Amino acid sequence: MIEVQHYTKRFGPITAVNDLSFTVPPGTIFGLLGSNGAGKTTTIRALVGLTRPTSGTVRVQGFDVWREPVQAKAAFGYIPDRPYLYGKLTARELLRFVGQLYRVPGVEAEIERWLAVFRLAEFGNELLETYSHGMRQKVAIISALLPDPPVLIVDEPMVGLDPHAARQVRELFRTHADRGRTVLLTTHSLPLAEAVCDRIVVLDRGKVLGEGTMEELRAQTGTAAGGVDGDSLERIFFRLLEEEQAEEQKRRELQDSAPE
Ligand SMILES: Nc1ncnc2c1ncn2[C@@H]1O[C@H](COP(=O)(O)OP(=O)(O)OP(=O)(O)O)[C@@H](O)[C@H]1O
Repeated sequence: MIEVQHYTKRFGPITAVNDLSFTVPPGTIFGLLGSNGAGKTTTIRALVGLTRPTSGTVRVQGFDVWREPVQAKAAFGYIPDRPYLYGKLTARELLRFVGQLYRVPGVEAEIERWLAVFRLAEFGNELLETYSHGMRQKVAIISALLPDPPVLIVDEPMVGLDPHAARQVRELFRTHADRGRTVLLTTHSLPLAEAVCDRIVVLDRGKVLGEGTMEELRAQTGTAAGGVDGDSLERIFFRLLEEEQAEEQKRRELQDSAPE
């Protein structure tokens, strides 16, 4: 379970996220979408305790990430978009280290199972600094999943993965959620979000433009009728952005016409 309530983050004059609220119940895959600079990574960084909210609260499994960081951090796995891995360790050494930190039962067998899933078993004793970007991404994914966390938080999961691994990761997220766990991901891939997410929030410049299931977003944007892109998430996404731009234009005109 993830609960974000009135989360706002400012960097000096820039409001990166403005009054964001959403809840992700267990069993759900939740997608955080938005253009560049929309505030997705800032939200993820708050969820994993890397940045302090200017105001509002962020809870994971009921624990406030800033007030109860140890309990909150024990409850989630995090896959960053650019994972940092200790280059002087082998994949097996790193995964053993993670397994011991989280006291994973039967850790050796679990590590071998995961390495086999991602076709990394034969490279498991090589130093991570020799791994390709995609191989490192796979090790980061295994590190997050090894403790079988109740909550999985993922920033741009598919970058650098080959098509086979990308499909596997999609299926892993689905399985994880279907086992009653919570998955939150950000992505620029609208087809991916449409294929895997149960609920979606669309952000733009720190503001929420829309939130809900695909059905709810279709209803909100009136995009259920056919057309070239049909009722795809791409169509919904651009409709939300167009509506926001029209609103902003109206606000500017009102401001300009207001008496001094
Ligand atoms: N440490 C920081 N200092 C100042 N401004 C920041 C900082 N981190 C983020 N921002 C600003 O906050 C806004 C949101 O950035 P964020 O990285 O959350 O966007 P994003 O949705 O993840 O974008 P992208 O899709 O490009 O990764 C941007 O205007 C960015 O410049």
